Amino acid sequence: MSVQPQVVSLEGIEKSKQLAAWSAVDNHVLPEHKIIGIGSGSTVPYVVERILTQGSSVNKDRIFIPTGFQSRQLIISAQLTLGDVSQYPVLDVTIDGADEVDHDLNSIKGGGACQLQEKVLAEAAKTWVMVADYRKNSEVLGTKWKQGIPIEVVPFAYVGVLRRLDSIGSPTAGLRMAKMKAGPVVTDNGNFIIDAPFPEAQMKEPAKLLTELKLITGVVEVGLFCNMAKAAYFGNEDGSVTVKWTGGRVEQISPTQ
Ligand SMILES: O=C(CO)[C@H](O)[C@H](O)COP(=O)(O)O
Repeated sequence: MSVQPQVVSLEGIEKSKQLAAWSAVDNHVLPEHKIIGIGSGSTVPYVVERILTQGSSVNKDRIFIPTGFQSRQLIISAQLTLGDVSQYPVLDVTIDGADEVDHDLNSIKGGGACQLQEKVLAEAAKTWVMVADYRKNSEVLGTKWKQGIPIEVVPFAYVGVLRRLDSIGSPTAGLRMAKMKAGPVVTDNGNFIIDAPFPEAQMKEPAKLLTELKLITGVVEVGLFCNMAKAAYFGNEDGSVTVKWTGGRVEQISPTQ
């Protein structure tokens, strides 16, 4: 049995997320694509929604790889075929959300604490595309997403990592605490998350900062994604979509297109 897409009329931010997701699917998830990565967050359900409209005849031959528990559930509830990246290490395309994207398509990710599996699927994909609403479209990382770079750390090492972060420019870095549970957020991989804000000067060179952070013992993965994306799609309030392409080209897709 196939799941029929339930397309409802949306407004505001949700509409912007849907516009971005639908445009990205229309441009990058082609009938010949068989192994597809599905990212995490609140924008990604619209990616699956649009993929379902491509029909069961094309989707029945596809394998969908999740970036964590949430997207795994999304794939299962859409009755699409679930796969594993260790079984399918090369993906045709992965579409994922983002917390902020700069002018060079570098991004902050990990607002949902999924950045480790997200980065594995981004690297594994021949094409990696981000989808977001207009609030995530930025010039310099950290301008709009102010809570810091999400850093996944081994629990045993978190105090040492915080001390090191302090010494390299992030004295206010802190352990992310759970909302409905006493204690820290625990990732899908059993680790903790530290959110580490850095001054603008360091955020202007995200690849350099990423290298520095990855060298800290106890860090598993850093929510800075540099030089990975082919494009980023942003849904706008007026119904248009802004597409930033690798290399600097910016395209506007008008509401009527
Ligand atoms: O990186 C992520 C999770 O770790 C998400 O992709 C990111 O937080 C964007 O989420 P949303 O689409 O809800 O704004």
